[in-house]
Amino acid sequence: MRNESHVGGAGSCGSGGLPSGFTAPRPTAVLITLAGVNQANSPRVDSEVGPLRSVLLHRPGAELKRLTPRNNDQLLFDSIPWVGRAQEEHDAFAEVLRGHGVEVLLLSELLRATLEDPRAHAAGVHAAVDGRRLGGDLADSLRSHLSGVPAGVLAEVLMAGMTFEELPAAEGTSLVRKMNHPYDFAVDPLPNLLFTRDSSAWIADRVAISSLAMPARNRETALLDLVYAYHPRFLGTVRAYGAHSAPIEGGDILLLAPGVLAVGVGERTSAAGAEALARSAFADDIAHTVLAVPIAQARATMHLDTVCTMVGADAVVMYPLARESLVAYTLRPDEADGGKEALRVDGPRPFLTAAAEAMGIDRLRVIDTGLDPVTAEREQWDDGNNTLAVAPGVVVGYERNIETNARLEQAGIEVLRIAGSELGSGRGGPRCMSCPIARAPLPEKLAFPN
Ligand SMILES: NC(=O)NCCC[C@H](N)C(=O)O
Repeated sequence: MRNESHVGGAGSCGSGGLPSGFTAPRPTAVLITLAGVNQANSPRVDSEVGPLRSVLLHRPGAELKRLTPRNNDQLLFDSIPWVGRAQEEHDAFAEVLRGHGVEVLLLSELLRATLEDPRAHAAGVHAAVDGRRLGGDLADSLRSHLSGVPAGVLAEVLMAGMTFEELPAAEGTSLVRKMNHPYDFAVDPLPNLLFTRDSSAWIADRVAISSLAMPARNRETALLDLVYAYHPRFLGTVRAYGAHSAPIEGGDILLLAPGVLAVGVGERTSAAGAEALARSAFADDIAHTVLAVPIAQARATMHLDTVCTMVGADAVVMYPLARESLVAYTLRPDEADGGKEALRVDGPRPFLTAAAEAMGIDRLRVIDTGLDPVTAEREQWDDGNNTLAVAPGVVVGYERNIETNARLEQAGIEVLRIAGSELGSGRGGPRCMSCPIARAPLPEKLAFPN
């Protein structure tokens, strides 16, 4: 059970459907004060669209230069990005956010600062060296080498990996060294760090470190673990999801309203992951309802946020084909059980119905992108549905999705367009590339801007 108590009353979405005794989380009146940190930016996220205050991004770096036509599929990129241009596109993305009053935290900078702490440095070395791949001798010698490098160098190794050729020269012979090609990876690079959405997610005042499904992304969580454990900015951060290991990825988690989560179940997040997240969120009193939403197990729909994102407090943009077909299982704590250990599972029902009921609103509006099927499919692939809200009714989207953006604007949504020709080669849009850390509460009136 959760130890901390929240200040505040019921959530702004009304109390329809709330199990008795549940107090929907509201931003606490008492905020932790840290040197240099604006109180309004204290970590807390209760919705998808509350005014964005602080966000974690990762400016793509040397890890993208590791991609080749031989390894890009395995490393989950659809082509080989032009790294300099990807950085320019990313800088422009960060500038758009800053221009809207958002504090942008860069993962590489947080990681470097984190590794200045000797405990984090030691844990970082441990995370970099895979004894099963390198064998005892090589692993020992790499460990001892990395233990002596400065924080910035270790951070680079953790992000960009290391080839056998780049390993420090060593005495004696190593079969492993001899039998690997010099350009093989002794430490795998993490090009998907770019998609900070997936590796961790804030739910209320807790952070859930994901359990990433794909081997190419597995080690990302170790980096986030270090930052949240040792960076002074995050001292005292409490975890959601704890030590669970069933796959769950942030791109599958939508905070539909305070206390209401939708969790996509498909290629990445498993049913076991959704169930474990629900149990843990109920026990921590950070959610009262979790909607488990089956999505097609395909690359185009790897996460729920590839087909649906929120653009207003009661509005989503959704891939037209998903509109009629998405369903949801509704998970709630089983009150009959007298505690929060047992779950009640209802459904499946149409997603839009189940979501509106859980949110306590009459209906969840879908922006009708009304596209012809071919355009819809093309723009969904190019992350047209993957928007990042900086405030209700104001979203960041890729400029290339001309028709989806036009429809959003016709519906009264402001679209802040960014270029993504290179960033998109990893198959992710503005929401995938951002992990909100602080959002202001939703305005009391859930006005749809139209
Ligand atoms: N939430 C998202 O949809 N994230 C995009 C992740 C793309 C990355 N290349 C991946 O396959 O995991």
